[in-house]
Amino acid sequence: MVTHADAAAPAVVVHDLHVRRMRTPVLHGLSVAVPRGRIVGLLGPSGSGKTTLMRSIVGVQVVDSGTIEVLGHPAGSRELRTRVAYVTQQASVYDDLTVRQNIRYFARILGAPASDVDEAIERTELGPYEQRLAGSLSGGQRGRVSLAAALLGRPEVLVLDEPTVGLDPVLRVQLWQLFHELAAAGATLLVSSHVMDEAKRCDRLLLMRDGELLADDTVDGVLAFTGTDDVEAAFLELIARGEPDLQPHGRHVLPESGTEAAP
Ligand SMILES: Nc1ncnc2c1ncn2[C@@H]1O[C@H](COP(=O)(O)OP(=O)(O)OP(=O)(O)O)[C@@H](O)[C@H]1O
Repeated sequence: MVTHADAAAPAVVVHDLHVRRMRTPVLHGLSVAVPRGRIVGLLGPSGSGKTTLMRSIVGVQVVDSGTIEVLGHPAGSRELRTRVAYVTQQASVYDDLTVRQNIRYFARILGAPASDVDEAIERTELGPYEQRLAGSLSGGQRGRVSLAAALLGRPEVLVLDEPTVGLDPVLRVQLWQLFHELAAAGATLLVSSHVMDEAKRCDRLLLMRDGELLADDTVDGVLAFTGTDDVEAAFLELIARGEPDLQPHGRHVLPESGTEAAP
């Protein structure tokens, strides 16, 4: 049995999670394990529950039942404050501060070293805008300021909700390169998108629909299982097959070695 101290233990383990939003059930007994040091793509149509799952993992969502452990601690615990970063779809920046002032402010709150500020600005390609007021930036640029703030203190788990929305193709590729660098350095990234095309950039995929997982596998595994050659077709195939053809709990799951899916 793996222990929490084991580097091979999953970064996130969600077990039988039930969440309602405004009394409507959104997640219905969802279980999943997110392996460490990987980029896991959370894909599904709008309203499928991706943000709700991410909010649960970072500990800001009221849940009805189930357990969520992150780096061996209950989601939202004090121990995780600087170890887990969350970037929401709405950029969390101060419009009346410059880009650099925003990042410096968040660095002070986190107790991150000043060198992290330069590095975060550089890694998110914000150098040309660092003296601009955040309020004067485009949506995509503001989103990158949020991402830069999330990199401060080198969190072990990054939960990124649609981080590439509104970015041109060049920046999108650069951001994915950054995600891969972070993962290569040991960080775990859970990245949501409803652009199926981004799936191929992920080490693993979680395909969600109506609050349930349709698949939890590598990209190649999902394609092989469905006999398709792109993730959008695979997604449609999984829906078409319906629950009886899928593996236990109506989903296709291929655990990675050392990253057993939660029971
Ligand atoms: N603040 C809220 N209050 C009530 N219901 C909500 C709230 N936010 C989301 N929901 C509902 O919860 C369900 C799941 O929404 P969620 O935002 O988790 O989906 P999503 O997959 O992230 O969608 P998107 O890709 O559009 O961001 C939807 O039915 C949505 O209407």
